[in-house]
Amino acid sequence: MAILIKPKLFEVNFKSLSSLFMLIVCLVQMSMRPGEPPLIKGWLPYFGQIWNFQKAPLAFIKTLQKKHGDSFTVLFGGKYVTFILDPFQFQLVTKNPKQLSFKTYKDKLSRHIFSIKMLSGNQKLSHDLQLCYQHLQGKSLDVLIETMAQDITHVFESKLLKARNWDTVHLLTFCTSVMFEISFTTLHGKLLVADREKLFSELRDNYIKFDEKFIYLASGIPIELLGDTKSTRKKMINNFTKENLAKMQRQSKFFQMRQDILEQYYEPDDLEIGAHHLGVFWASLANSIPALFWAMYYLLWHPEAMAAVRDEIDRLLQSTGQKKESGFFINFTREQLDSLVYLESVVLETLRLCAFSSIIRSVEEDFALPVEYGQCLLRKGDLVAIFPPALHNDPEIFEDPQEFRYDRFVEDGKKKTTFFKRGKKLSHYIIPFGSGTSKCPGRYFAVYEIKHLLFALVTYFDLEIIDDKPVEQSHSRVLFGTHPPKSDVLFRYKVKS
Ligand code: HEM
Repeated sequence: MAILIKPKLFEVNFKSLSSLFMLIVCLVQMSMRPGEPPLIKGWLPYFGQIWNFQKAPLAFIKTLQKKHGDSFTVLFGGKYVTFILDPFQFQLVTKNPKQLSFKTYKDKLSRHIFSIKMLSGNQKLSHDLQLCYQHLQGKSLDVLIETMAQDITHVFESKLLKARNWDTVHLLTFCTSVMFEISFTTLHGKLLVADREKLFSELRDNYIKFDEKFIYLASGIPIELLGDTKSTRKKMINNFTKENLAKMQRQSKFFQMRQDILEQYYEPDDLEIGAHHLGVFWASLANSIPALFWAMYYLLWHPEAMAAVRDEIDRLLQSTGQKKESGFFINFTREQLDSLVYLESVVLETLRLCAFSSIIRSVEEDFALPVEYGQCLLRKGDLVAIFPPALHNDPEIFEDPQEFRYDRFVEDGKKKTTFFKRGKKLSHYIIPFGSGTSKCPGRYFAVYEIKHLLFALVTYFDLEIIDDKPVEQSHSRVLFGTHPPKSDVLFRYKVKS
């Protein structure tokens, strides 16, 4: 699958380039048939509108929406993608899995990005692995959250609480380091080796290198063209060999169950087991790290938001008879954390502004999507996409959508859950975690982790931003995740006296 491609990655000589160009022109001259949504190809064969989209994704989609309405098809790097932007039609995309398949799309990505081959054509393995997601919910989630609280305590006590004087660091680097250690340890287990710190920092560096190339892999570019990405991926997969897993203690039930299932399908020393673990390892960090960054960034930029969050935390601590001075470990239940409505609103508002993952399905057969004005004909082999940022930035739903408003999801002191479009209540007004079969199984874990970390950071530390220039979002993740910042930003922290 090829969606996002940057020109500098191609090194082709002129002769072959012109023949390739002619071939592509012939291949991609698709035109609209009656009943199909408007088709926007642009003047550039094959690549179509990809660079216009990448330059300013939201503005690009909004312009097309204004001109063509809520459904239209765009050519992106050899693929025709039909956007469905009316939130009342989202269910049509997610509730027809036979015709609009997530599995076909996901299996292709898994093969290309993580080198997982067995998923294609193996319904049973996919089904069995899905069963493991039960351990990211309900009672198992309680256990995970408890483990996470211990891991947060460990990281704070052993590292961060040593900052009695101002410590100046880069915010993204800081969030990456904290989130990496906590997520890895909670989900995959504690590393039982003498050189734990060294191993951690190697794994983190490899993750960062791999993550930087993720979008190219997701775009279908062969890994061989991406420098040393293949060897980085191999090193990471090797972290999950049976021998290395034996060095990890207290693995989560979620991880253990996946390992047990994978061992039923593969020989114990098959490296593809590690490739599966790499997939989840990447998924557990790739969105959470930028989400924590932006939540912290917005709190630091908006003193009124910081004050509101600190105030409700103080009130919770007082009502439960806990004092900040009485050691790091502050006890709160899941319900108490949930009762912090401003904290939750900050997290939702952050995701509303920064989450750019799309909900994508592959069209398995020619299919007529019954939309409000009649039918929207979809062609076999194309892709269909819901683009959450269009919903999240709709001024009819969210007033001044480009602004960060820390209390946007609070009403009368409670969580606000009613948002309207065309006078009708929306069942889905914020969808950073996808929808239907592709909905993120780690969403509860992710939100608790971010909230817990923000709670600990704002409670124990004085925090100040140093760079006073606003940071923009990088579009390097468009369609595939939460946008990271274009550049890192300096901030300083010290333990409250
Ligand atoms: C703010 C944090 C997060 C966001 C915004 C997020 C968002 C998403 C989205 C949009 C998808 C669907 C992708 C698609 O349609 O192709 C997804 C899938 C997934 N996420 Fe998350 N995620 C987050 C954190 C996590 C965490 C912490 C975990 C692990 C515990 C996790 C595990 C997964 C897995 C395993 C999948 C693939 C599910 C499948 O298709 O089988 N995510 N996530």
